[in-house]
Amino acid sequence: MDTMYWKDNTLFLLDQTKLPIEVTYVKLKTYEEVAEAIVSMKVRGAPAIGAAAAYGMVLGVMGFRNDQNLDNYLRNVYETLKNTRPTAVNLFWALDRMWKKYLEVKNQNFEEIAKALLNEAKSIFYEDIELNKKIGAYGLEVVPENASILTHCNAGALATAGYGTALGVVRAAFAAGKLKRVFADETRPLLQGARLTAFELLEDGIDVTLICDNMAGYVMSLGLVDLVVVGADRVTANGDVANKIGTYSLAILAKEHGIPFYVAAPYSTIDLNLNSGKDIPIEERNPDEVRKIGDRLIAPSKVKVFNPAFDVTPAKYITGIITDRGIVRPPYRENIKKLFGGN
Ligand SMILES: CSC[C@H]1O[C@H](OP(=O)(O)O)[C@H](O)[C@@H]1O
Repeated sequence: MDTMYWKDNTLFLLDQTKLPIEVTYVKLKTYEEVAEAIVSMKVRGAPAIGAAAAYGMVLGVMGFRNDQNLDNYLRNVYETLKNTRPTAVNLFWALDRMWKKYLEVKNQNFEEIAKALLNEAKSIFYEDIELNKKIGAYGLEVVPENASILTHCNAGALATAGYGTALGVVRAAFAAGKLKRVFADETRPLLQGARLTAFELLEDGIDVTLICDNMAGYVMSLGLVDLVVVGADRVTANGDVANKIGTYSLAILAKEHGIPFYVAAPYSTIDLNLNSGKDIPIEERNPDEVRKIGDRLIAPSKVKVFNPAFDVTPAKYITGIITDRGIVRPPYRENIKKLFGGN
């Protein structure tokens, strides 16, 4: 199923907060609705929120009224979408690409501007699928025969325009007959692993075993994991990686057990403007996401909560970064610059 699709000047978005119980699409016709969908995580995953925001810019243009200044109006649309979530750089990469396209065509007539932005949003969406397939192909190199792969959160088709990054490597390994099984961390508090990764892999007929996050170390100690592959929300110039909360702990555990730890990410997740992981803004979300599961309270309603949605894994714990341009290995600063310096 598609994470999203465009039809009749409407963005149809798979509502991921309803998965795996319900497969339903919401119809979005305004940029404000797209912004709300990103904040509430109806759509989530770095490349997916970038693509959704790109379509949000198109809906913004389509909502323009002649009594306004288009530049100012569209800048407000851009800022509204930009301010939805702070960590995944793909959001800003996609919005900047849409703004650049707007500057290129702004002197054309309104219909041509809208058409050019729609084409750019579609390019961002469909390019991401191709990037993920390249990631999968490169990732095959690090997957041993009969591999058991552990992953965290959801870096699959549901986090992207399709195919997935970490799950792109899983899909490529499955297609090549190299995959034995996947262990999927449930990924508290919003359970992207339990709700989304388990769902996605079962849909594809891939052997997936769900574990609680706190079981990963024990599973590794039993010798059941050959490698760990996770996604990313931002990779900085020195190879530090922001990803779903719990990734850092997983990287430490993998190091302790001598298990290769790979990050899978497209070029649109590489942020050369940030020197290291210390510079990455970490989103803190609603405390009730921790106090509750769904609508059910599982802690005292007045208990204090700290709810960072991401953490940063230092480059020294990362065996390699699997990208659409190849596998980046240490020394990261030098090798990331070599592959991505020209963007
Ligand atoms: C392919 S990037 C997926 C990335 O995004 C997830 O975060 P969220 O579900 O909060 O958007 C998680 O960090 C995944 O690894």
